[in-house]
Amino acid sequence: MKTLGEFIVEKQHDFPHATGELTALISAIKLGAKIIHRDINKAGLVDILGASGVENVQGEQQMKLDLFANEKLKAALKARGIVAGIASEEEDEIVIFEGAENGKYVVLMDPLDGSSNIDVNVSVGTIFSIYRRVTPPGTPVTQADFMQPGNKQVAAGYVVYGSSTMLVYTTGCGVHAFTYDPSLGVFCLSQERMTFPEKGYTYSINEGNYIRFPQGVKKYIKFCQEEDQATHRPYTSRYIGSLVADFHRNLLKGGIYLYPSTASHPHGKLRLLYECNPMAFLAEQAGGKASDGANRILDIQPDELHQRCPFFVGNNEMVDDVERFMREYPDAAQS
Ligand SMILES: O=P(O)(O)OC[C@H]1O[C@](O)(COP(=O)(O)O)[C@@H](O)[C@@H]1O
Ligand SMILES: [Mg+2]
Ligand SMILES: [Mg+2]
Repeated sequence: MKTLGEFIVEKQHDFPHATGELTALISAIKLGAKIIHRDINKAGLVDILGASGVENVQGEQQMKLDLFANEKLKAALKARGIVAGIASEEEDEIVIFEGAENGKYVVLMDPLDGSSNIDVNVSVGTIFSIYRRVTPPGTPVTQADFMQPGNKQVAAGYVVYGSSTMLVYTTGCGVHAFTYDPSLGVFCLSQERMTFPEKGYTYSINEGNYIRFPQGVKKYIKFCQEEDQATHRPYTSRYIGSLVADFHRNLLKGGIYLYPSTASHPHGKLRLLYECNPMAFLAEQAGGKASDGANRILDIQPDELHQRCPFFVGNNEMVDDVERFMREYPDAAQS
């Protein structure tokens, strides 16, 4: 079995920057993932379940594991000295790493994705997105280093803590998956150059929000549910409630994940910078597509650190279908 470290060195041409830097970046994520994996597997025994009693900047209840994962990943990334600062779902503002002003990279992360599943032992994840800073090394990073469009990412990936713990990443040269072997303490290559299957027949959406979906999304859901053997419809509905887990299944088996605007989230629930952009980078590298219903996610110029956007990601053809329905059935102008 080839370890993650061996793979990165072997593929050193894959990273437009120094291989040692990518190795250090991904190794920091790997270290954080190992710690989170260890404690998730003892969740019933160590005090990391339940709500922390604190809300994040978006008014969402922070789970203890959200905060635990955030601290562990922050420490791992800071220790290497090549990350000058981070942005996180669990941090109101950017975090400048004192003493790492010479770091060339910034990392944006959702330390624990799928928070509603933490206490019920269902798969959760970690999502990360890596950029080269735009301000000169030797100075503290600024907000500008983080407000880059997704098409400027140099690497992105996720860890899914499921029946096994897997790290999946891209540097723009394909999507590669590594499975954690706790007995050896290493991540070993399990799939190289992953791609979506040619066709997808699964749709992932919280249909409980149906009543307030945009008209085009309602029409697409009905399209998925129609009987048509030639196109393998009705499709299968699968929704885990963890973006990372739903995305990972769709990447392996084909499908689309949808989080449109809803009554409680008029701009969508997912955050552009540390959920949509990294997953969109992976999706495109795996031959898929990611859109806000009309625009390519990776081309959206961010204007707020925690901004949300509608998110449709998966097989090209399925995202094309949603975009077609959104064009054909535009919502009545908001009164
Ligand atoms: O419970 P809902 O509204 O369907 O939302 C589920 C979605 O929200 C998320 O949990 C948002 O991520 P966080 O858990 O990191 O806030 C996604 O992982 C998941 O797909
Ligand atoms: Mg999330
Ligand atoms: Mg989260």
